[in-house]
Amino acid sequence: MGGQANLYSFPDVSTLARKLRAYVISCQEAGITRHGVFKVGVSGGSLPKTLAQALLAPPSGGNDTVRWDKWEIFFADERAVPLDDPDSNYFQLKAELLDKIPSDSKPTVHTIDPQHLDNTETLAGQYNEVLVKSFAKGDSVKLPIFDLLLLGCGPDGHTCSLFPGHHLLNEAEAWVAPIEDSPKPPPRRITLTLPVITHAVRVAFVATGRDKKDIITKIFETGERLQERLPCALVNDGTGERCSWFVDDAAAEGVSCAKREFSL
Ligand SMILES: O=C(O)[C@H](O)[C@@H](O)[C@H](O)[C@H](O)COP(=O)(O)O
Repeated sequence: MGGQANLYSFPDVSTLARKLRAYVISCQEAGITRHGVFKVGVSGGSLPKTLAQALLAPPSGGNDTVRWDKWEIFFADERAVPLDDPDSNYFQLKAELLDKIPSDSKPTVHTIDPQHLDNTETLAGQYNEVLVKSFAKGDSVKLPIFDLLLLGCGPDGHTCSLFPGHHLLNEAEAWVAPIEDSPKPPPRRITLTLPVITHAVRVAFVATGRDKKDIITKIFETGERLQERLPCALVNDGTGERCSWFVDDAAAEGVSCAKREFSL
């Protein structure tokens, strides 16, 4: 894989949000040029809030418009709960971001099918079908190609619902997999698999705050990262320079060498 993941560190979350906006818009433009739409996958946790801060800000002119009507939003992972449950990643994204987008320019949002909540395998199979319909369009494709995946990083190095050392990290066939024993509650979820994540055109991690410092240090500075099969480190290695980390200085405090200047 070419190059190393980019680590961009900013003094505060509002600066991070401005730069993240510029990055997402450049991915949006590339996606629209490529196939007329922007196909993006998002995770849960604190990400929807930071994304809202980035994307709901008024455009600063020039090429700074979020073209929501061209967006197709998928969930990089989702919890097996009803869509109106505060634990649902869709619910969080809706409350933070989707409900605040002007109604004349709404994105298309692909949720899980809440009819299958009692069976995570069926739930994952249904979401797999959603991806096949959108990404394969009658052709057989080995893997979907997201224009951008926006992901979080857990304090143990998990991303999406892929956890360190978990057998799901070996999944090589399915695009979407069920998990019943997520160490982060709630335990029942579905998640994109590692090959799908590393096949995306771009992957961006967003991680802020002091409680991310130790794991980010481990991912970028020490050899322990791969022995422990840290999902975030596996994504870095599988994507190289297609992967960018947007972190604040508090989270990047322990990293001395890998940081880059953000420019677009
Ligand atoms: O549904 C989930 O739980 C997430 O998708 C998960 O992978 C999250 O992104 C990380 O745990 C980071 O969460 P924070 O940003 O809240 O630390």
